[in-house]
Amino acid sequence: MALTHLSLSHFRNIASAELDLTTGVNVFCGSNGSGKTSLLEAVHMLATGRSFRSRQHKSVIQQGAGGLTVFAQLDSGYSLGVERLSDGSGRIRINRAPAESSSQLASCLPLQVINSDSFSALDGGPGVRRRLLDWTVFHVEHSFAQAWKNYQSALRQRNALLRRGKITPDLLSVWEQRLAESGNSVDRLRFALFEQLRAVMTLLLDELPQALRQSPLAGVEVSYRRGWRREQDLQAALEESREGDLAQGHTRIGPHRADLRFSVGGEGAQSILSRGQQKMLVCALRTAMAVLVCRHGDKPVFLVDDLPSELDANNQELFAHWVSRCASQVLVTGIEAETTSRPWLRLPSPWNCPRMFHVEHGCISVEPSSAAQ
Ligand SMILES: Nc1ncnc2c1ncn2[C@@H]1O[C@H](COP(=O)(O)OP(=O)(O)OP(=O)(O)O)[C@@H](O)[C@H]1O
Repeated sequence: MALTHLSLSHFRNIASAELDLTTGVNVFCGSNGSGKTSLLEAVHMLATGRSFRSRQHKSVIQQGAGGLTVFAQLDSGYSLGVERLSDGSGRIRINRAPAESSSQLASCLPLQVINSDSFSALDGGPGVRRRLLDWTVFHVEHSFAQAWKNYQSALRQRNALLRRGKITPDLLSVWEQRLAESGNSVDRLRFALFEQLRAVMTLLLDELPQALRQSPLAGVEVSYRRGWRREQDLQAALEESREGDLAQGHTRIGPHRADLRFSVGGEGAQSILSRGQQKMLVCALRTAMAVLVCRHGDKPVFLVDDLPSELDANNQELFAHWVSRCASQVLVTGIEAETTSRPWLRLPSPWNCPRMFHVEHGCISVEPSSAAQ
């Protein structure tokens, strides 16, 4: 799926923009503070209903404006629209009809983001990595969304009982049975996907340039922790943890505590790898996620904020090569047009003819030389 047309209004410093995008690479260049990241943030809002920089919609609305809108036409025939008003209200529309939830947006527009926050996949909490794994399972296994919903509902019920205190074991065990049933489904789907993810990451890391193949990056191990002891049945584990859960007032084990771990020789990868090596690991993870989604038919769109930062020319080219195999479209930002477009130029068509946009004080214009492509 690719965006063919994008309209923004009152999105941070972008008062208004109407952009025709190309399948393949769209490069947005401009000086610091010109509005490049804001443009990617707007596309992210279109795919998720929220910003990747702020939980507060208000801070994203242009100062002095009453609300923002983002609208896109996709090559799949879908149109998506998000409106956020400064009073906190908002609307999401798919094909101009109101959407029930933001997860409907995600189904229409699978999106991968690589930006400075992406490092949190290595140094952030388990929730960050869990969400990455779940994004992939959600797009690949359509039964996952319901299994996860059932699990969360049973979890809420058990937690409410735990907080109430005086409850009979019989009552708890009813919810534990439901929790275990849905939790086992969530875990099964996640684990099957994880195994595929690890296999694709291994293939990608085998393509690293010689210098990196001799680095700790080549020895990264990825493991999955399901959220309770491996050899134990989930229902038995819940029963066993009852006493402590009652004391704490919440369920301390289960798939809501799952994690992915990236390690080198038993140490966390973030404490061994250089910053550039970490970025390549994150790029391999994001690419592997996209490859799995792509195998099921939907090629994701990649948003890449400042690709050249932290990566040398070889690694930028390798990443561009990875992306060209699993993405429908890339929106990439950088300060300089030449360095930002260079990694794509040796790829086959359409990747080798990026559409170039110039961003200045919130105004986005297509460079005359690429307008006709
Ligand atoms: N709500 C808002 N209303 C108006 N302007 C805003 C708002 N929020 C942020 N800005 C401004 O919008 C500008 C665009 O920021 P953005 O992060 O998109 O720039 P950028 O081109 O990605 O810069 P850099 O190269 O430094 O990362 C900044 O000058 C910022 O101060």
